[in-house]
Amino acid sequence: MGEAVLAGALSAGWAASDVVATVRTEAKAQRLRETYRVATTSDNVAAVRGAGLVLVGVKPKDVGALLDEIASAIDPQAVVVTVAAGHPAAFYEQRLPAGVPVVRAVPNTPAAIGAGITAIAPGRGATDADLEAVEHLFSGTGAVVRAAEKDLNAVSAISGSGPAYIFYVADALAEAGVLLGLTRDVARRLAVQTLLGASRLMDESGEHPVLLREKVTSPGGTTAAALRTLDDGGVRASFLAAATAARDRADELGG
Ligand SMILES: NC(=O)C1=CN([C@@H]2O[C@H](COP(=O)(O)OP(=O)(O)OC[C@H]3O[C@@H](n4cnc5c(N)ncnc54)[C@H](O)[C@@H]3O)[C@@H](O)[C@H]2O)C=CC1
Ligand SMILES: O=C(O)[C@@H]1CCC=N1
Repeated sequence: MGEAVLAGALSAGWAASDVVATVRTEAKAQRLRETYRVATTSDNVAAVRGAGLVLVGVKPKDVGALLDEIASAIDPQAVVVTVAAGHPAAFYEQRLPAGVPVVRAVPNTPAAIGAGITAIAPGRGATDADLEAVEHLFSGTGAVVRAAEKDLNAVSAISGSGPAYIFYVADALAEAGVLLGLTRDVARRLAVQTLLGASRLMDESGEHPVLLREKVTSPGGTTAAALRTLDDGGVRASFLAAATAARDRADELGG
């Protein structure tokens, strides 16, 4: 996720010479240097010293130790942005020098191609100017929306994890094509292009998904038969349960 944000920030006009990426392996360092022309280091403390904006992109379980490592080197004027799921802004504020503004962000992986959506929410000390700086950081990764911090775990359950649900559907649809005798290659292309076309149609027409679904569903026809089977299988209820499970897991990871 950190790399996707890096790629987006550079495409939004951030100078590569202003960025230091921290890594744990030399292989990764070399790849980032060659791909993005940014400086790299395995020294987190050196990387944050003097930085105006610090992006935390480690797993939730690693955030506490990372903050303990870098807290004393953080410039009091710096903005700390975190994409880690779960932990509330207060978790960071307790571990960072007093007054350091924290902004939480929930991006998603289509950020890597500039087609993401990121929700951002301020911690206690973050100002509007801090939020604008973070909006600029994510602007090259796609859309940016502001949200209340209390809603971020729900956002994560919908758009943060959402690409995985869509890839799951794509895989299931392609597998269904194979079941019906199509080659794997053709089935995959049909599934992927159908998801892409349907997404673009929703976006470009601005029509509600229910209306668009009705336009596909001829009375007494094939789609109605398929949709009844999905309803019988509890697919809609499963989406509701899945999003609730993701939100609950984010709450749990946040402690
Ligand atoms: N993958 C996704 O779609 C999304 C992920 N997130 C959040 O982004 C964060 C990262 O997730 P992923 O990118 O999926 O995980 P990842 O495991 O691919 O990335 C974490 C990176 O942090 C590095 N790392 C770990 N400890 C480090 C340390 N002490 N210093 C420097 N680097 C260190 C690891 O080497 C790894 O490259 C998580 O907190 C997750 O909750 C948020 C929204 C979406
Ligand atoms: O699976 C996860 O924990 C992360 C957070 C949202 C998407 N991926």
